[in-house]
Amino acid sequence: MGSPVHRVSLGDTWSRQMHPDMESERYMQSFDVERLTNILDGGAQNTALRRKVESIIHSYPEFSRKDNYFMTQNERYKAAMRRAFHIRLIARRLGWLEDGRELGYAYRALSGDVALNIHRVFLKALRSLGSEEQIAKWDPLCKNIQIIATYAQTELGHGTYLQGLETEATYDAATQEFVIHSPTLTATKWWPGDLGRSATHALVQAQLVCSGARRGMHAFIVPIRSLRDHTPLPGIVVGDIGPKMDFDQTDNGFLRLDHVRVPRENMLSRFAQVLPDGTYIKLGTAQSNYLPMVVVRVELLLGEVLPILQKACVIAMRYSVIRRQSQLRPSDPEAKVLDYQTQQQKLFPQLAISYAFHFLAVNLLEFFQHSYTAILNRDFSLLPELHALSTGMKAMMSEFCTQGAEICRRACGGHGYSKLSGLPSLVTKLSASCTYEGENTVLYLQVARFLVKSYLQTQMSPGSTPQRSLPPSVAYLATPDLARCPAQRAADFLCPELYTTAWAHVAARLIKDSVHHLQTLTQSGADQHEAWNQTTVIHLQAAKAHCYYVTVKGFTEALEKLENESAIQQVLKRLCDLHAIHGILTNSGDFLHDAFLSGAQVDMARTAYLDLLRLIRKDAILLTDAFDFTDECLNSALGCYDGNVYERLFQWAQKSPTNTQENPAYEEYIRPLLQSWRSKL
Ligand SMILES: CCCCCCC/C=C/C(=O)SCCNC(=O)CCNC(=O)[C@H](O)C(C)(C)COP(=O)(O)OP(=O)(O)OC[C@H]1O[C@@H](n2cnc3c(N)ncnc32)[C@H](O)[C@@H]1OP(=O)(O)O
Ligand SMILES: Cc1cc2nc3c(=O)[nH]c(=O)nc-3n(C[C@H](O)[C@H](O)[C@H](O)COP(=O)(O)OP(=O)(O)OC[C@H]3O[C@@H](n4cnc5c(N)ncnc54)[C@H](O)[C@@H]3O)c2cc1C
Repeated sequence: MGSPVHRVSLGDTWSRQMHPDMESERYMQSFDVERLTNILDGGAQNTALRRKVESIIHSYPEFSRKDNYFMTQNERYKAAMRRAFHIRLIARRLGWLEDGRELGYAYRALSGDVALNIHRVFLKALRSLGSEEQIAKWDPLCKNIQIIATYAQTELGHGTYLQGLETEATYDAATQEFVIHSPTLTATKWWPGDLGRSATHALVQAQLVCSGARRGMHAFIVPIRSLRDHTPLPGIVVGDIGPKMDFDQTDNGFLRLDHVRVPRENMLSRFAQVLPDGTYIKLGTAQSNYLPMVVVRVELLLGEVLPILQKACVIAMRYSVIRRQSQLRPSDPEAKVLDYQTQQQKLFPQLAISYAFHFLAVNLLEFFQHSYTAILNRDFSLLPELHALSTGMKAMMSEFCTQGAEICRRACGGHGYSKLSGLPSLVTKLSASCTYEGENTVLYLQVARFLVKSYLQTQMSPGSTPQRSLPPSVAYLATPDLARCPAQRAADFLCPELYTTAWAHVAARLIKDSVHHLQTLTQSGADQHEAWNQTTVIHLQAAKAHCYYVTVKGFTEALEKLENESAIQQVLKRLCDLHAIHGILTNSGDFLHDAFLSGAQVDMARTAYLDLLRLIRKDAILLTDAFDFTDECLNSALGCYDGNVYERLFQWAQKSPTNTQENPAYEEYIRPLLQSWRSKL
């Protein structure tokens, strides 16, 4: 079988030869891999366009990431800026639009290793919070990189609690300006990307003070560095926050503002305005200025978070069919480690999640696109559900992807600990996503708040208040529930309706339980806030179960739409089954708690699960191939398409500066140490 040329890359001579252990994995194909790639891409045309963009990107040495693992923070920043610079040159030359597919594919190919990512967040914030005139003014400046902008919200003292932000923007009617000021050390903006060394402008989220009243968080565009020589402007203290766990390519920064004046027009005014005389006009809700976070949370799932887990799966799966260790039977040759059931148990749930989350994120994006225009036009009716879904999915996906990538890393044994495997940096990047754009516990609690309200709505007696129908994602709270799971044998657990109902049951029970705990505490005299805090662990559990239910449901619905693709439908259904059952087994206590499942039924579920591992095994490599990451994009010595793991690992290690530079410790330490013993030898 010929190997698709676009996948064999990196220009190594031995890369033209497929490792036989890899070749055998692709020999028998139970489904059309190319077709599955097309489905993931949203059509064959998109696949073709993506590959064209990738081949352009990979043809320029400026975009190469092959030395990344040997670079210092400074070098990574510079290399990321070089990529950001060249990507814009190419986009201009080839007519790629800022919001077009081509640029999206180019960023995918570069795996986020590019500067000015927060400049793009700024653009999204501008489009969400700016008036049409403000967008018309700042959008082109941004798109043409006449300015470099950042999104400066988080402070040294506050990130989560936005009402607690201390930066002030006080309106001065005499000059029609806002005075932007950091009154305390803890008001210093801290973390914004592209701020430390690059940005010329910042979207500063600050407490608006006008006509003597505090009006909550509003967004202001503040020039911070000279457009002439890039020096900080008067009243600005700005710099880099120092070494981090990863993200060396990004200059996360700090910013202090000392009574910096900006014109009245620099307050983004889609949802609130300050008139020249200082009159405040509210056009939205108290949370309207939080909209950029909703936008970014939704968009980063498909763009940043999920591809990282998918890459980790590709790398670990490919390595696991090359790595041979021990024998399954004494007379056998050494076995591929992927043939061990325990290895499958590590990797296949991560593969299943990679697909489950793909369909979930696509659904969420569609819902977002459907609601966003209405929200911009100040129709907020869909916002509560969108907020709950986007916070829930962001928290769940970043959490599971981080855990999953770490499992993939460890599944590669010692070589998974080498940066050259690509896995450590995938893990550390994902780890950041559990914190940025909202810390995950805090986001789950936002979901819980929505669930409590939705549950209470189902409890209203008919006629007491006009009954509103529940938003679709929580409609299950109002549907009749089975008290017992009807499964009688293992195969029954392969029925999407059975496991979706099981997840709905558990989520609904936990939500009901969390509300009852809350009510019990308030009825026994605790005030509402105390009662909330004393039940948040229970709410968190309920929110997580709800999110799991949403994934399972989304995956089963995606499968239904594949009725004309029977082979693909069959192979994906196994992953869907595995995802649902894996969740049941790892949370079996929740299913056993009210005897919805019996112990015997959990055993049946486990039998079905173990059977699925065996069935998925033969398609495992093909299912990871379908993600269609190029070798350049994976940047992994373990995960290349050809399977030549050992040659590549050996060759890459030779490039380490530690092997090419003089030993810096020899003269000063090693030689004296050795020589001090010489007389005694
Ligand atoms: C290549 C790699 C790229 C990497 C890019 C990384 C870029 C990173 C950028 C950043 O990190 S920017 C900073 C992001 N910061 C955050 O996400 C902060 C998180 N905090 C919040 O979102 C909020 O403060 C909070 C946690 C939601 C709490 O806010 P608040 O205390 O004001 O609200 P509550 O009292 O909890 O809720 C009141 C009410 O408002 C509703 N609500 C809250 N947020 C929103 C929202 N965004 N949209 C709509 N509605 C919202 C909430 O549900 C409550 O509703 P009710 O229950 O009262 O109906
Ligand atoms: C890589 C990276 C990039 C970033 N980029 C940007 C950027 O470009 N712009 C920007 O403005 N910010 C940025 N941030 C900041 C980021 O958005 C915040 O760090 C994040 O929102 C979390 O806020 P925090 O740091 O205040 O955490 P905290 O809220 O202090 O969290 C600490 C702990 O307290 C808990 N906690 C907090 N509040 C509650 C509560 N109400 N109930 C229960 N538990 C609670 C949390 O669960 C957590 O365990 C970035 C951060 C990182 C790591």
